[in-house]
Amino acid sequence: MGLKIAIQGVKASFHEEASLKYFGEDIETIECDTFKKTCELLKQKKVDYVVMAIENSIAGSILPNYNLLRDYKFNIVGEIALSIHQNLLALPGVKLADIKFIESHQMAIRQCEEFLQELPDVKISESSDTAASAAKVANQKLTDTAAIAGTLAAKTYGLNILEAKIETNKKNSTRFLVLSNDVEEQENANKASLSFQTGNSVGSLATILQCFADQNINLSKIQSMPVIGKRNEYDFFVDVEWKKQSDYDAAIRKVLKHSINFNIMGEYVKNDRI
Ligand SMILES: O=C(O)C(=O)C[C@]1(C(=O)O)C=C[C@@H](O)C=C1
Repeated sequence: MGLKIAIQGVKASFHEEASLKYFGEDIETIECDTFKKTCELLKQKKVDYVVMAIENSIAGSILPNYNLLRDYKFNIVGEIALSIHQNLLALPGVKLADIKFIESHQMAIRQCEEFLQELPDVKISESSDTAASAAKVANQKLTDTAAIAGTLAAKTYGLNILEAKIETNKKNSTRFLVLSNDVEEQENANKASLSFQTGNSVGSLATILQCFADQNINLSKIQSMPVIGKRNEYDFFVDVEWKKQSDYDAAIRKVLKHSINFNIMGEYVKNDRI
């Protein structure tokens, strides 16, 4: 058996799909029911990596995961972009009219809001992940419940696809991070995830962003999270991409002068092809 990868969710979840896409078939996925548990396993060195969803193109950032990145201080060694198609899954023979309950992961539910609005009488509930919902429908033989999940979950748990591709936008994708205890030097790294704080004064964030622009560094994402207990203060998480390493090095030197608690969370190879 190859590398051990901790995922939030069970087999046939999108986290497993993302892990297989990045590491290949020879991995052992360790199922966890929370993201925090995946981090604990990595901290205790019981797994080699965590694969963690961070943002979906419809539902947006998974904000609590930014707090986990801040608290555990793992190294981001890679990223995975996965195309996500959601389906309404039910036991063979069950029809849409039989469905009184639908359950899935909260991010999956948010990705299918337009479809679900057409079913006002159905009770929607959140579960730990898409594949776990599919497994529950199958194992408990629920004839009044459907799960929102991927086609791998349908196949794995023997469910029928009642409605395919029910996500609000067909170009739906989720970005996952690969986390490690160790820094993995990557010669051809062309992307980094950084975090910092700024003073709460005129132009403090703009000054930092200008350092990136001046060095021809592309900012592909910015996310702010409140600093707990400090009103009006924020941690900024940014992803930056570069063509010339020397441009990136120069930008970092400048940003260091203007920021507080600056941290390089990881430098890795951009991998955003879905
Ligand atoms: O429920 C799953 O299958 C997961 O892997 C979780 C998750 C998420 O955390 O966003 C992963 C990708 C999809 O965006 C929906 C759900």
